[in-house]
Amino acid sequence: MARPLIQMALDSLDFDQTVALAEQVAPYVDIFEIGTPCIKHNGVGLVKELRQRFPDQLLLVDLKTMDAGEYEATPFYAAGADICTVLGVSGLATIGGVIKAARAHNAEVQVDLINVPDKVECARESAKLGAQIVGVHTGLDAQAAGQTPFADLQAIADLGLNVRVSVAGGIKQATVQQVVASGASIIVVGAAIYGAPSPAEAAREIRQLVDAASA
Ligand SMILES: O=C(CO)[C@H](O)[C@H](O)COP(=O)(O)O
Repeated sequence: MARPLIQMALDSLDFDQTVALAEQVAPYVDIFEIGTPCIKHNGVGLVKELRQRFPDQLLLVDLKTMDAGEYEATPFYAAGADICTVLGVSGLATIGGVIKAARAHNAEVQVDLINVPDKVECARESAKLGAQIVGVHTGLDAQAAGQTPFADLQAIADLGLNVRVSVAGGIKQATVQQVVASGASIIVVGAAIYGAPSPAEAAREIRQLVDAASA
């Protein structure tokens, strides 16, 4: 099995804390996600800073774009994003706009299936349009209401589409091997790392678990 990538969600609002957290966990993660509240608060300056400090990690900017896809995503790709996210609920015109911006910068697009009623159809259409990643995602508010991404992950992974499948939504040490077995190729972890007493230790454990599950 190909080694899944670990994506660390940087969900603080504070610029310096975000950079410091990234420094702590960098040895264990493949992708830094600048979370939606964080990018709204800090803007393209943070993309430039992380790009310059972490040439070895991929940089995902979680824009969750809903409209004006090409126009909104272009400055973030220009600042160094490898991947920007666009909402599946935005519709094909907006998704297509972000794909156009990504192509102009030799970069990639993730379509976030959060709150999409027909996730299978959206994943199929996104793959057809040229998105490289679809994200199965139970958001923080839905997690608080008791929801998980596991059943949706299995359904999307089982389609065998020509896209990478990312999973997010409260993934932690106890569930990381389950999502690898379900076919996730990108595993997003936020609170289980940044909320741990030692974020570096938590990230190291997750790296170890993912590597063991995919060996
Ligand atoms: O995109 C997000 C919220 O919309 C989070 O960054 C994502 O859910 C990962 O964080 P956690 O592991 O805490 O769920």
